[in-house]
Amino acid sequence: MENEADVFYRELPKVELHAHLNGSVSVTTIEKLISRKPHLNIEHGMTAIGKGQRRTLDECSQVFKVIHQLVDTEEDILMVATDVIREFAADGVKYLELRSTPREEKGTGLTKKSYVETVIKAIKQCKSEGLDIDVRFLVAIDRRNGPEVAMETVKLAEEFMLSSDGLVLGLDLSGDPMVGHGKDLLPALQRAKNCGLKLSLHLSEVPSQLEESDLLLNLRPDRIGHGTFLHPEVGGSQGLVDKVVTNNIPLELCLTSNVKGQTVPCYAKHHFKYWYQMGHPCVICTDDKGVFSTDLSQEYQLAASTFGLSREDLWKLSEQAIDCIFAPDTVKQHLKQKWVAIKPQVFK
Ligand SMILES: CC(C)=CCNc1ncnc2c1ncn2[C@@H]1O[C@H](COP(=O)(O)O)[C@@H](O)[C@H]1O
Ligand SMILES: [Zn+2]
Repeated sequence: MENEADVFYRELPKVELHAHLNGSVSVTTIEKLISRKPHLNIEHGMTAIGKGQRRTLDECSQVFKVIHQLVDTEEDILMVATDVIREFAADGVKYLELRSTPREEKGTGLTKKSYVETVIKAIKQCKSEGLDIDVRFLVAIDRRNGPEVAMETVKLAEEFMLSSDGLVLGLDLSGDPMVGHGKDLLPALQRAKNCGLKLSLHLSEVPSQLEESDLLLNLRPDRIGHGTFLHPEVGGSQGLVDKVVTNNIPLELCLTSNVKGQTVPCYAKHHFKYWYQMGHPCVICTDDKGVFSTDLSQEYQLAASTFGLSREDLWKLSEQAIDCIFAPDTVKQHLKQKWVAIKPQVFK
C-alpha cells in the first residue's frame, strides 16, 4: 500500500536528466531478458545492488558487462527502452533525457546505427501509446574506448541530431572514470560542441582528477554529471567551483548511485548539500535506477529526508530542473505550464 508521502513523491511532476539506458533496466525486464537467454546462466542478483548494499566502482562496472550480455539484439533494446520509458512515466517523470552508448554486436548483426535507430523507435512507440512523458536521447561516449571511437560516436550523434526531429539532442561522456584521460577526448567533444550537440559530461566522479576536470570545464559543457570532487573540502579546488558557478553549469546529482558506488561516504555527506546551499542549479537524478534499485521519486524523498527539504522546496527543485533540459525553449514553456496545471492536484 502506498502511503500519503509516497503518493506525493510519485505525483510530483519530475524531470529526469541523467539516466543510462542499460543501468535503468528493472528487475521485471531483467527477468524477461534472462528467460530469452537461459544459456547465459545469469541471475538477477548479478544485475542489481539492493537496499543497504554497496559495491566498489569496479564491481559496478562488472554489473554493466552482465547487462550488456543480456541486451545484445535490436529486439532486446526495443523492449528495454520501452519498458524503461513506461516505468519513468509511471513514476511521474514528465520529461526524460535517456542516454546510452551505441554498441555493435557482431553475433546478432546489431550496429551502432541500428542501436540508435532502435532507441528512437522505442521513443516514438511510447509516444504513440499516449504516455504523458516527453523523451529525448543523448548519445553516450564510453571513455574506455578511446579517442577514435569517441570521434565516430560524435559523427553518429551529429547525423541523428539532424535527422531525428529533435529527439537526439546531445552527447554524454561516461564510462569507468578510472580509465583513460579526458584530454584525449577533447577533439571529439569540441567537434560535438561546434556542431550544436549539447554536452553532459561525467566529471570529477572520482577524486584527484583536477587537471582533467579543468580541461573538460574549459569546453563549457551544458551540464555536469556528478561533479562529486569539484569543491575544495573533498580535494577539488575553488578554481573549479568558480568555473562551474561563473558559467552557471547545472549539476546532475544522483544520491543512491554515489552512496552505493561508495564515492560518497553517506547521504548526509552528499555534495548536494554544498551546491544546493549555494543556490547553484542542481537536478536530482537516478543514474542507473535498475542497478541501484531506486526510482526518481525515491531520490527526491531521500533528498528531502536527508537535507530537511519541505514539499515547497521539492516543488521548486523539480520545477527548476526544467531550465536545465536540452530541448528548446518552446518545450520548457510547455513543461512549465504543465507544472502549473498539476500543482493543485499534488498539494491537495
Ligand atoms: C560504476 C558506477 C558506480 C556507476 C555509476 N556511475 C557511472 N559512471 C560512469 N559511467 C556510467 C555510470 N553508470 C553508467 N555508466 C555508463 O553507462 C553504461 C550503461 O548504460 P548504456 O549501455 O550506455 O545504456 C555503462 O557501461 C557506463 O559506460
Ligand atoms: Zn552516470
